[in-house]
Formats: sequence, structure tokens, C-alpha cells
Amino acid sequence: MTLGFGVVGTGAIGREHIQRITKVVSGAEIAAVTDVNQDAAKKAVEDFNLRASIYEDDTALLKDENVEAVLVTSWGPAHESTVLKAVEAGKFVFVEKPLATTAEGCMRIVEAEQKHGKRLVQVGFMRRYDSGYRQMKEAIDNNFIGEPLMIRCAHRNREVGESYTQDMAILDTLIHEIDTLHWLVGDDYKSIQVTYPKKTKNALEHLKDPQIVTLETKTGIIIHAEIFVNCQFGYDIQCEVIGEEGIVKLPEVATAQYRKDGVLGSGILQDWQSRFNDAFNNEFQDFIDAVRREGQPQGPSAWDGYIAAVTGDAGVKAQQSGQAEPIELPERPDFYQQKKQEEKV
Ligand SMILES: NC(=O)c1ccc[n+]([C@@H]2O[C@H](COP(=O)([O-])OP(=O)(O)OC[C@H]3O[C@@H](n4cnc5c(N)ncnc54)[C@H](O)[C@@H]3O)[C@@H](O)[C@H]2O)c1
Ligand SMILES: O[C@H]1[C@H](O)[C@@H](O)[C@H](O)[C@@H](O)[C@H]1O
Repeated sequence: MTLGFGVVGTGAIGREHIQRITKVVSGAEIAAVTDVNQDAAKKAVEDFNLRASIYEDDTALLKDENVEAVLVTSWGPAHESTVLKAVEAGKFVFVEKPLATTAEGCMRIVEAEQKHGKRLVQVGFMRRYDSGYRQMKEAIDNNFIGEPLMIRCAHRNREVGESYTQDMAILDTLIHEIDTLHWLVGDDYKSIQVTYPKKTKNALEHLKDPQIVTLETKTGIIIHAEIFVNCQFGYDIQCEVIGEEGIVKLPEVATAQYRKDGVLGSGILQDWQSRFNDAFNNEFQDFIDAVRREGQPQGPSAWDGYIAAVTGDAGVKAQQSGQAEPIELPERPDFYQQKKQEEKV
């Protein structure tokens, strides 16, 4: 069976995922599309030569029997409503981050999914599918470095535009570390604090950049994460876990090495699309295979989306207060502990 996707939001990443589903991964096709900008939906159908119906909104798209899974790539504030409608209709959902823009919204999805009785939703935290992070997780799970004690990481973007606001450093950028790191070490967060070093002259006036985030986990691991979104030199993701008996570090992405003008060097990737292209491909293949074979997704769950939202809210509060803000999460429901397998991804 080929899995029919209905795409809600045919903007930048929606188009990338359409390309991925039709040209790169196997087992799925685009059955339908919609966008509040109908021209964007029509253009996607034309540009990718899709045999897909175009609907005026998500409600109409969800009625299409050929739509078995919904790909939610609209703007963040629109995600919750589409995901809830899709869960209500019993369709699988792949939703780009954020699951919803509020913790309450994420909880509404968690509750709806539990009411449905089996997992339908996967959140697009693609770093869990990056081969470097997966190797790190394997080393940590196999106790290769002993108990993790500290994590140092950096999330650097070359530059950001006018529309990038202060809270986005947490909710749009750090959100990836928030998801990846608790998965990596199998721990929950306890608190978050944000401090501001000297500001770069390359940041627009409204933005403090860089920012240093300190997260503490329940078992006492301290994480130092640098968010630097106008670093100028490229897209740079670093992560190092320091354990009792060794260190495991995210490998640099291999790019050609050159010798020129007395320099031995290699290029730095410039954007997240190229840095995580393989991870995006892997996450889609896994989603498609899991729902076709097991009848439910196995990747980052609605509960992971909820953890990210609660931690993100505390992070935004910490940006304003300068204090360590507590991160209060209820117990993970049994529903989201069903399979140890899920934790591996
Ligand atoms: N995983 C990642 O690294 C990653 C990277 C980029 C973007 N994202 C996420 O993907 C989402 C989309 O980002 P983007 O850069 O493609 O944005 P975009 O603005 O390029 O595209 C969004 C599209 O959704 C449409 N849209 C908005 N509300 C809608 C609704 N209610 N119904 C139907 N269509 C609607 C818009 O018209 C637009 O075409 C965001 O949530 C963003 O955070 C994730
Ligand atoms: O800071 C950016 C991140 O590095 C990317 O991975 C995307 O998530 C993008 O939306 C963010 O603005």
C-alpha cells in the first residue's frame, strides 16, 4: 500500500517535504494539498507534477479518502487546529515543529491522541535521525562513556532577518536541542536559565545575540547551549557529552578538504537544509515504514512535542527573568511508554 499524504501548507518546508516524498523516499505519494494561499497550493501541484487534489482548507482535505496521513507544514500557530482535526478523523499526522505554540495546545493533542487509543502523531524533530547524533546515542546507551555529567553544545545560524524575535532563540532555534538532548541522555529537564554575553554588532537592534542557555536535568547533568544566530560563517551545530569515563562528540559533516594559499581546510555548510538533509530523508522513510508496517509512527511523539513546549515556555520566562526557571512536567503517561523501541529513534 502506498501511503497517501495530504499536505497542509505548501510554503518552504512543505515544498521540500513534497519533493522528498515524491522523489527521494519510497512508499508514499501526495494525494492532496491545501494552503491559505491557494496560488501556493496550485504552484506546488504544477511544479512537482503532482496528481493531487487541491482543497480550500484542511477540513475539506481531511474528508478525502485518499488522504491517510496529513503533513502539517503551515505556520506554527495553525498546527494545533489541523492536528486535532486529523486525530479526530483518525488520520496519521506528521507535523513540523512546533506541535502547537502553547503547552496547553500540546496537551490537548496528547489527550485527543490517547482518547483515540493509539499513536497517530509524529513531530518533525529530525535531529534524532541524524547519523552523528545516533552514533552518540548508541555510545551513551552502551555505557561507552559512563554516566553523562555535562553537555556542551552550540547552535549557530549564519544570520537571521528582521522577523526573528528574541523568543525565537528558544522556541524556534533551541527547540531542536531541547528535543534532542533529553532523548540523547534519557533524562528529563529540571530548570533553564539564560544569560547574555557581549552582543555581536551583526545582530539587529531588537535581538540579543548570542545567548547562553543552561539547562539542568533531573539527575543533575548540566547543559551549556550557545545560541548564536548571526555567527556569519555558516550553519554550525556542535554537541559534546562529557561522561565519567570518556567524551562523545557530534562528528563534523564531511565536506571536501582543500589545500590552497597555505591553508588546509574544508567548507562549512551554510544552511539547515543541507546540514540535515539526510536526517529529514530518514525521518520520512521511518514515518512511512512505521505507519505502513506497524500501524503507528515510532518517532518523536506528541508527548515529546509537549516536553518541548513546556521547556520552551520556561526558557522564554528565563530570558526575561535572568533566573533559573523550573521546568515542571507531569509524569509521562503509560501511553507514551508503550514501546522501548520508540525511545531509540
Ligand atoms: N524541522 C526544521 O528544522 C524546520 C525548518 C523550517 C521550518 N520548520 C517549521 O515548518 C513550519 C513551516 O515553515 P516554513 O518555513 O515552510 O514557512 P512558510 O511561511 O514558508 O510556509 C508556510 C505555509 O503555510 C501556509 N499556511 C499558513 N497557515 C495555514 C493554514 N491554516 N492552512 C493552510 N496553509 C497555511 C502559508 O500560506 C505558507 O504557504 C513552521 O512551523 C516552522 O517552524 C521546521
Ligand atoms: O534557527 C533555525 C534552525 O537552525 C533551523 O534548524 C530551523 O529549525 C529554523 O526554523 C530555525 O530558525
